[in-house]
Formats: sequence, structure tokens, C-alpha cells
Amino acid sequence: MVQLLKVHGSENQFFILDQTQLDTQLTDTELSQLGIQLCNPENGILDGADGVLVVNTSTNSEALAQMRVINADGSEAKMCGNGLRTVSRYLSEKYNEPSFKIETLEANLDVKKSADLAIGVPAFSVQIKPISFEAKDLPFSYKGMNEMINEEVPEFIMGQTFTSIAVPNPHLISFVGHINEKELGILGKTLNSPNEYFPEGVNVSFAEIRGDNELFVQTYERGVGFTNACGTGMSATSLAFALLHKDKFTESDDISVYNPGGMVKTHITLGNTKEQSDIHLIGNATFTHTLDIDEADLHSLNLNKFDIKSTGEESLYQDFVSEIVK
Ligand SMILES: N[C@@H](CCC[C@H](N)C(=O)O)C(=O)O
Repeated sequence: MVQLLKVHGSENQFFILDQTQLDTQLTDTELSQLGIQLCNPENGILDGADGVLVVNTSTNSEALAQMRVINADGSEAKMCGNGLRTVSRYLSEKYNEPSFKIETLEANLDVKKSADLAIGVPAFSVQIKPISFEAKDLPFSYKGMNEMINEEVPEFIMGQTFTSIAVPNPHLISFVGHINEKELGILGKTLNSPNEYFPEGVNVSFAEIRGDNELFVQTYERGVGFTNACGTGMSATSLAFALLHKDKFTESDDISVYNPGGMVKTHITLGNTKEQSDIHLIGNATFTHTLDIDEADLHSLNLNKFDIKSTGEESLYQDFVSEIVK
């Protein structure tokens, strides 16, 4: 029997599959198909999810395990901040370790247990890197620019400015007075369909500055669509905020980042160069369900065979959210 978990970070929903439990690892095609079928909001499991987080044995001795990220459309992402917190909790409980490193596609990242956000709401802090602003790393193409930092791009939306940062998955950020969800949806869809600007798609976030070190961020995710929260999106937005809105940013304090699914904290330490800045993302790591299945059924995608049990954690998370004034 294999056990998957249904988890979330700020209601950014995932399934965790620990492949070290399996006799035979799923192939990349099987993982992609599993992502598409499990995550479908209409006929997936437990109302679907934004992705599948795959735990593998690490390929280097520094990290406790490896995390891969399969988006809901079956594509693979380089990183996932909210997901990394939930995988951190999973590994922390499995190995009884409070802090360690997790291998992701481009870096080994420091993770550690933080103070619970509320009763029954465990939290983890995760490092987000590497950081790049270079067009080739996003990748993007616009008027031959090597970086897009606070640029007006009327082809996207008239009167807004845009900043593009890879952490290392690609993000496009725009600070606005008030988030227009319809415009975010149209831009997100356009830039995640064949287009001349972001050939590999991009996660698009609109952010409102609510006060000193206080943001509200909404994201249209590559490979997913609208999501309740995007951890790397909130991290990249926090870095853009620290660089572009210095009058509202205090480096010694955390930034509170509200989102449709709850809230997280980020901590930005600016480096000698903007790429050398340090980003930490702190937030909940909630396990909502366990899902047991025979390994053979997993390989053959017989997903109606899951034995699903609730953990009871979601109501405690909802109690925490009801106390937040967004
Ligand atoms: N929601 C995630 C990001 C997941 C990857 C994204 N869809 C991509 O393709 O880059 C997060 O919390 O960071």
C-alpha cells in the first residue's frame, strides 16, 4: 500500500507522492498523467489540486530528499514555495528533523520548522533561490531588454508597470492600486498560451501595497490558472517590493503577504547585487487528507481505488484564516 497526502500552503493545493515508498518509480509520463488526472477540478480527487509534489531520494549528500513539482496540466515546474513548506513538514515528521536541506531542480534549499501560526496550524520557513532577472533565465523577449524592472508594457496592460523575476520559476509582477481580476485572468491566459513575450509561459501576479511591509498578492499560475496563493509568486513580489518601494520597506521586519487563501510572511535581505538577495517564505503546511492505494493501481491510474481519510486539520486552518483581516 502507498500513502499520498492532500496538503496545502495558503490553500495552494497539492498531493504529495513519496516515491521512496514505491517498488517501481513512476516514469515521467506516468507522473505527468497522474498530475493531470488527480488535479482536475471537475473529476479529479478531492476537488483536484494545483499540482503534485513528488518526493524522491536526493541525488546529493547535502539534501535529505528531492522535491519535483508537477503542475495540474502535467508540465514540470522548477520550484514551488508553498509546496516546499508542505514537503518540509512531511520530511521533518518522517525523519524527526527540525531543519535540513531539500534538493529542488536548481538548488538545495534550507528549510526549517517555525512556530505554529495558531493551534493545529504548523508552519515552516523555506529559502527561495536562485534569483535571476535576466531575460534568458525567464525566458522573455521584449524590445531586446535584458531585464524587465518596473517597465511600462502597453502590449500587456496600458498604464501598469511590470517586473520579471525568476526564482527560478518565472514570474511577472505588477503593483496596482486595486487588483482587477478580469485583467489578471486575460493577461495570465495570454502569456500562458503561445505568445511572443514569454515562450515558456509565466506566473503572473498583481500586488496591492496595503501598508508598510504589507502586501496583498493574487496570482494566475502557469500550468494551473487562478490559484489561491503562489509561494514563489509572493516571494518574487516581496523582492520586487523591497527593490522598488523602499519607502514602505523595512529590511529588519518580515513582510506580511495576504492572499485569497490566507497569509504568509516573507523575509527579504537585500544583497550586494539584487540577485544575491536572500528570500525566506514562512507559512502554514497543512495536511488535509491521507489517500491509500495499491502501487499497481497508482501505476495504472486506477484512481477510484483511493481510500481517503480526513485529518481534521482544515477546520483549524479555517479558524486561523477567520482571524485574519485581509
Ligand atoms: N504555486 C507554486 C508555483 C508552482 C509552479 C508554477 N505553476 C510554475 O509553473 O512555475 C508556488 O507556491 O510557488
